[in-house]
This record gives sequence, structure tokens and C-alpha cells, in this order.
Amino acid sequence: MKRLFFVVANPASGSTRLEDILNDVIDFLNDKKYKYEVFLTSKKHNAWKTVEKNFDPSFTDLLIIGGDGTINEAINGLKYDVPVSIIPNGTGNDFVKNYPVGKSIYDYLKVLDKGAIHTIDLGLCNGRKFVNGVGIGFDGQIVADMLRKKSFLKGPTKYYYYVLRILASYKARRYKFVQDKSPYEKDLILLCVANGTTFGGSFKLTPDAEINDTILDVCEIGKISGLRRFLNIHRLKEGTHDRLPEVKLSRCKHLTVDENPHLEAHIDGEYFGHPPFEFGVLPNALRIRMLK
Ligand SMILES: Nc1ncnc2c1ncn2[C@@H]1O[C@H](COP(=O)(O)OP(=O)(O)OP(=O)(O)O)[C@@H](O)[C@H]1O
Repeated sequence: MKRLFFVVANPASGSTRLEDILNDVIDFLNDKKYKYEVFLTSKKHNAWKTVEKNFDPSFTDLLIIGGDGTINEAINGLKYDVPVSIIPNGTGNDFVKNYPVGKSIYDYLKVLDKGAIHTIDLGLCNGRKFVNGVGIGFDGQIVADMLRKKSFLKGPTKYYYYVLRILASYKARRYKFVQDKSPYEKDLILLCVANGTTFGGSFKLTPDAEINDTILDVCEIGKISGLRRFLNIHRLKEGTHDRLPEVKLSRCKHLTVDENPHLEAHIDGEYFGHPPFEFGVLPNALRIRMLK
């Protein structure tokens, strides 16, 4: 079958110029005599509608160029079972840390051309699919602050600035949640429900997560003093934070969080408001092309 690529690309994400990537992609697709249509997202949250409206059964492949937010929107708009290739061009690029995608444009082109197709799970939160995860509390607050406060900083520097701003001062809040029928009421700094391992570019909140294990991984961080947060932040990078008594890692198929307007949340790095949330898992819900 002749391949026809639907290319959705976010000109506002990441640090590499989209134009450079697109030139390489288009040259490659032309060389291979593959057909394609390129859709640039024109404003915030536009990838969802772009894919939903324009993707029809004649397309054989979806190629996403952008960060986790673009991937999230595109797969939520996708109504057809086609293999998805991703060229990471975001700030954190957390989702692609879960599978072999390579490091250079040559690898990414190899992936979209002949990459092995693997089936992965998706998470579901209040009806919206996610590839990587939902963070409630501390990391949701960072995304909310980045959205609301003006800053001249960009990329990872901006993210780390907002982490450091509230690292010591962010107060634990009351969470009421039910995890696979067990009810809990706890004071937490954050609750993260994940399909993937890594958040904020390098924090391995759920280090044992696998994107094809049909289960969600959960990280809870409880009350912890400001000083201990600074002393132990390296553990989040190593994924060894479960050695701390304030941290609990677990797994579940279903989780609900009660309403709480004081908790902010993100979904795949995009602002997602406040609980109530209901989480589930969609096993084997998406086909992704990988390096091997
Ligand atoms: N043309 C556009 N102008 C402004 N914002 C856009 C445009 N197209 C998409 N967006 C928005 O850009 C935001 C960031 O996208 P994305 O998550 O892909 O990149 P990132 O934040 O740099 O990467 P990551 O999430 O991996 O750190 C999303 O909220 C998306 O809706």
C-alpha cells in the first residue's frame, strides 16, 4: 500500500527550529516517494482539532513533530488505528524517554520509515487520553504558574526557575482518593498518575512505569520539610526517591481524586485544572513506531 503521511507539527514547541526539521522530513518523504500533507498548529490547543478534522482513512501514518503537549492533543484527536511516529521537538520530551526513538534526525527518519510497530497503553483522565501522565499538586502548580506569570526565561531554564521558586515553600494539601477500591485521605505534596516514567524533562517520578504493562503507576510524596526537599531532589532524577519514608510508589487500574480547588494539575505537561479526576487505563490503545 502506498503510504500517505499526516504530518502535524507545532511551530511553538521546543528549541530546534521546526523549519529545519520539516525540510529534512519533506526531503526524505519526497526521496522515498511517500505522499504527505503537513498541518502546522496555528494556536494553543490546535493539534487536537487539526487531527480530528482533517485525518481521514486515506492516511496510513500519523507523524507528530513537537513536545508532549502536541502528542497529547494529536492522539486525542485521532480516531483511526494507524501507526504513530514522533519526532520529539519539545522542551521536556518526556514521553519519548519510554521507548527507543534515537537521538538524531537520521534516527527519527529511520523510525517513521521502517520503525518497528509496538502497541502501547494510554491513560485516561476525565475522558481525556494521556501518553505520559497527570501530575496533581506540586508539579501541577508549576505548570499553572508558568501559564499565569510572565517571564523572559525560556525552555528548561524557565521550568527549573519555577521549580526552585516553590520547592521549599509549597505546602502539603489534603487529598481524598480511592485507588482500586481502597479509600485514602492524606496530606501530600504531589500525586502523580503515570503511564510513563519521567516528568519535567528529567524527574523519574514513576521509575518502574512501562508504557505497555496495562497498568498505571502512582507516585505519592507526603509532607517533607523544605530542607529535605533540597537535599533529596537528586533522588527524583535517579528514581531512588522511594527510599524516603515520605514517598510511596504503587500501581493501579482505577483511581479517583475528590474535588479540591486548591490542587492544580497538568496532563502530559499541559495545564489541566483541578480535581475531581477519574483515572483509568486503555490497554493496547495506540500503535507507535520505534527504533527497534
Ligand atoms: N502556533 C502556536 N502558537 C502558540 N502555541 C501553540 C501553537 N501550536 C501549539 N501551541 C501550544 O504549544 C504548547 C506547547 O507544546 P508542546 O508541549 O508540544 O511543547 P513543549 O511544552 O515545548 O514540550 P514538552 O511538553 O515536551 O516540554 C501546547 O500548549 C500547544 O497547544
